[in-house]
Amino acid sequence: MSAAPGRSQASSHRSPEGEGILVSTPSLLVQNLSKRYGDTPVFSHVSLRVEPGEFVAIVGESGVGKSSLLNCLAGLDDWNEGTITHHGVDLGALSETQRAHWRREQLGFVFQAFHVLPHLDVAQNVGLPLLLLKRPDPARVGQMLEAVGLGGLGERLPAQLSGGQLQRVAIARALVHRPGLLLADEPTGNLDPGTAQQVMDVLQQQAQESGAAVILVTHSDAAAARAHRVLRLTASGCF
Ligand SMILES: Nc1ncnc2c1ncn2[C@@H]1O[C@H](COP(=O)(O)OP(=O)(O)OP(=O)(O)O)[C@@H](O)[C@H]1O
Repeated sequence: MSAAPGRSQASSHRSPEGEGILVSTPSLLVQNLSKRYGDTPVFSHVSLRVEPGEFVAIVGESGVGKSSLLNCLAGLDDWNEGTITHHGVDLGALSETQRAHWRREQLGFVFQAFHVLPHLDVAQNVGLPLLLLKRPDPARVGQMLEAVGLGGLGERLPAQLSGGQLQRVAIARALVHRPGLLLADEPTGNLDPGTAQQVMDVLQQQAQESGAAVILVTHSDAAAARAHRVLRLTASGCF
């Protein structure tokens, strides 16, 4: 069992071999990852290195396993072979409790279907990750609401918001605790093209400001075009 996951580590460190040489620590390192559902292979031999602050888009045909891969990267689902390392923490070596702790500290996740809690108001939704970490911070929540263009709407219930506004709530919630890694699964899939563009502007800008590495799964060429790199997932890997 590896050490319990901690707070975000520095993105680079001194090489033990060569004084003065800076060696980058990837935000995420995926090596030779394979997943099956029962006997049915989903993806095989996926390797991927994402640097801190990097924005990577993953595209691929429907059913090729993009959401399954993202769920593995989040430690929400198990894989059959290979390793996933986040800032040196081997996700496969963590217990369920340790993974849950790692997710709370280090991960933001934005889903296509928003997944905001209907009975909590907007500010409570955004503040939830901080509450779960026992670090409530109304000022930070207010700052995130302003940053995503929802200043003044903190007391509204989700039912009183548009789809684009709901996704901005989800983005604020995903980044409020300054995670090292933001995973986004088709975040604009339910939005019209204009709203999708605004939501991607907010996602990209806020992730950049917080220094989070972003992995975006999308069918949208416009969304993928914003990424530093676009990787295509196929049954035999990520290219
Ligand atoms: N829990 C599960 N049990 C069994 N098979 C599953 C499960 N979840 C997904 N699958 C199957 O695994 C394959 C990959 O699904 P996944 O949702 O990861 O693909 P995707 O590339 O994200 O698809 P899309 O682009 O349509 O969202 C599909 O054939 C799907 O039916």
